[in-house]
Amino acid sequence: MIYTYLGPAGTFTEAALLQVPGARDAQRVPAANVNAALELVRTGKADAAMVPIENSVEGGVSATLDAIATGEALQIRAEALVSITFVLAVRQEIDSLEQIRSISTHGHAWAQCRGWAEANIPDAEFIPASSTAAGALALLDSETNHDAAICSPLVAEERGLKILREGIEDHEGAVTRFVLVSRPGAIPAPTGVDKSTVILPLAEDRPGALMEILEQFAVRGVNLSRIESRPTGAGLGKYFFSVDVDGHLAQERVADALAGLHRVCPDLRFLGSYPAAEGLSSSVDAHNSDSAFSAAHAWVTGLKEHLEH
Ligand SMILES: O=C(O)C(=O)Cc1ccccc1
Repeated sequence: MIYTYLGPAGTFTEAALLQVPGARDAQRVPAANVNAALELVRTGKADAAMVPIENSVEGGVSATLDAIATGEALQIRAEALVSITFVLAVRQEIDSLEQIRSISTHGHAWAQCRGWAEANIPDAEFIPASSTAAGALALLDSETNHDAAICSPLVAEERGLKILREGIEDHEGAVTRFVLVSRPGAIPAPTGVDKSTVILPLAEDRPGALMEILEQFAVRGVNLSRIESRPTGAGLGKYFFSVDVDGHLAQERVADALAGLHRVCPDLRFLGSYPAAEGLSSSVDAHNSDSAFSAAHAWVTGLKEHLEH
């Protein structure tokens, strides 16, 4: 198995990948960005890619949401959660916040530390990096001219970087969610605590179109844990929805909701069912249980036996 991930080594994405059983001893290929990682999978150079998809402070990771919603089909096989805390790493010669003129990190890390930066280094210029680890490792390079980087405590420690401040995130307890993506293949069997992801392009721009989608879930008691609208790129007002539902394709209420969605949104894309990283509320009303769906289907089939031919 060859894994790829948003690199270089030391990113939060690598920490997520290391949670996958067997990944620690497998070949791990760092990619420069999310698209590059997914391209390695699409072209068969890697079997699976770990990429960030959502965080509890900033919301969806647009680059990932868009890249898996379009182009050659991909499948989500697993998810992983990583608790995020940030440190401020600096060049050796920097001893105080006042000396920092420029600071580099990944856009999502910057968004999660913006309040701290505005209060403590208001005049420092932000230089976007392809990942937190890339911004941090550049501090070791004499050609680089930023003074500081925001990164994980782990990469700073492992690479012997000078740490000026710890815990500089604006929201304590932030969590980022990552997904492991492969080429389409077998769908992991249900574990009892699963999620499914589906991409829903709105077929037409008309009143009630979103309601029609949502009611497919609501009437079958299927809970949504994330819903995001993203522009298709085809013009203002053209959107698709990226949705995570609690449940697995193998559950009747989820399969039935997907069938309903296919009628109102024929171009939908099913991105997979996979084990949830942490427990979901599993209470399901009796009328939405698998047995209620089976009994209902059996009843209609029985009625149809009396149809005149
Ligand atoms: O840059 C990284 O280390 C990443 O893995 C992306 C990221 C950045 C900020 C918060 C969570 C994930």
